[in-house]
Amino acid sequence: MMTELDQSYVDRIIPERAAEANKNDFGRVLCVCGCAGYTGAAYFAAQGAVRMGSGVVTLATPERAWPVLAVKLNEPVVRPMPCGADGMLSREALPALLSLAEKADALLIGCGLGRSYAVAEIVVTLIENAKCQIVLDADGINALTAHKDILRQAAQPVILTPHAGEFARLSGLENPQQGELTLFARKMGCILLYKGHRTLIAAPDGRLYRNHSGNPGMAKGGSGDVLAGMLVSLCGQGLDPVDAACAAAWLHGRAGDMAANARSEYGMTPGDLLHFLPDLLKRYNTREW
Ligand SMILES: NC(=O)C1=CN([C@@H]2O[C@H](COP(=O)(O)OP(=O)(O)OC[C@H]3O[C@@H](n4cnc5c(N)ncnc54)[C@H](O)[C@@H]3O)[C@@H](O)[C@H]2O)[C@@H](O)CC1
Ligand SMILES: Nc1ncnc2c1ncn2[C@@H]1O[C@H](COP(=O)(O)OP(=O)(O)O)[C@@H](O)[C@H]1O
Repeated sequence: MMTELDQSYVDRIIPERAAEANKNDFGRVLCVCGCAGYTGAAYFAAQGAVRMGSGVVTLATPERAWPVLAVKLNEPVVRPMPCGADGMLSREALPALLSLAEKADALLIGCGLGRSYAVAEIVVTLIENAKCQIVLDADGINALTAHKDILRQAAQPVILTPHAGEFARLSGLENPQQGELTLFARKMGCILLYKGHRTLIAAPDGRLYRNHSGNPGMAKGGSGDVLAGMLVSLCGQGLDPVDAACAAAWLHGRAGDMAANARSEYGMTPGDLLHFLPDLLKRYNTREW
């Protein structure tokens, strides 16, 4: 059965922030993202998590990307990781990544990681070992093309956020029908957030959701990275993963609609999603300050 996502659905999911709360109440998320060529993707993901309300965001990124990202990002903790001559994470990064993942409440892997054998080994090893909720995006998904059975070994259902190209690469399915998405989620024991004009979310138990916010102004490189950061943030704050996927998809699209109304579909940027998200989230203030 299909559930249509709207504002009232999401309003029921987003919790009040307790007045006496401290940063530990809002989750520590780890983003394993970026490489020498893709610093923007790591920036958007980490800032998406910050703007969605995480207590502490850590970005682990190859040391070649680190000088750029350490300057671009103020709120996240930015950790340099061993990298190869290709500017991507190398196998030597694994011990540090596993140790950081142990302390995380939720883990995002993939935005701008690039593609290599070492990256694939790192993605697989993190999925095998991490105990917390995992969100897999972009090159994190690409890394599983030859290893997708590993999804069944994760401690909890992994959330995958492919666009059509990434899903086709992973599953071999072009233009999948709704039933095929549900079947994939069930067979692989994962939560699928299939991005597009009307993003669909398929849960392993057969539930299916359709998002109605968002517009073609968001069809620009970087928009998906913001979504991945928002989603891992909600997971780290303790939301049920299917609820987190539904809420992130709708809020991300709605922030995009606010950006389009203010700045045009043509001229708006993924950075504008980060800019308008706080205005949208004002509705979850429970008090006047
Ligand atoms: N500023 C940055 O650093 C950015 C880095 N990015 C990173 O770049 C890497 C490559 O990602 P891309 O998505 O660009 O490229 P991909 O390597 O996923 O390839 C895109 C190809 O997939 C196919 N495709 C089919 N349907 C598609 C759809 N709905 N959307 C997009 N492509 C579709 C097309 O043939 C297209 O050529 C990822 O790691 C990503 O995170 C992007 O997020 C863009 C911004
Ligand atoms: N025409 C559209 N209508 C609604 N949402 C869109 C549209 N085009 C793109 N989006 C949204 O923008 C995001 C694009 O993500 P993605 O394809 O991963 O791009 P990237 O990885 O380059 O950031 C997705 O969340 C998608 O749902």
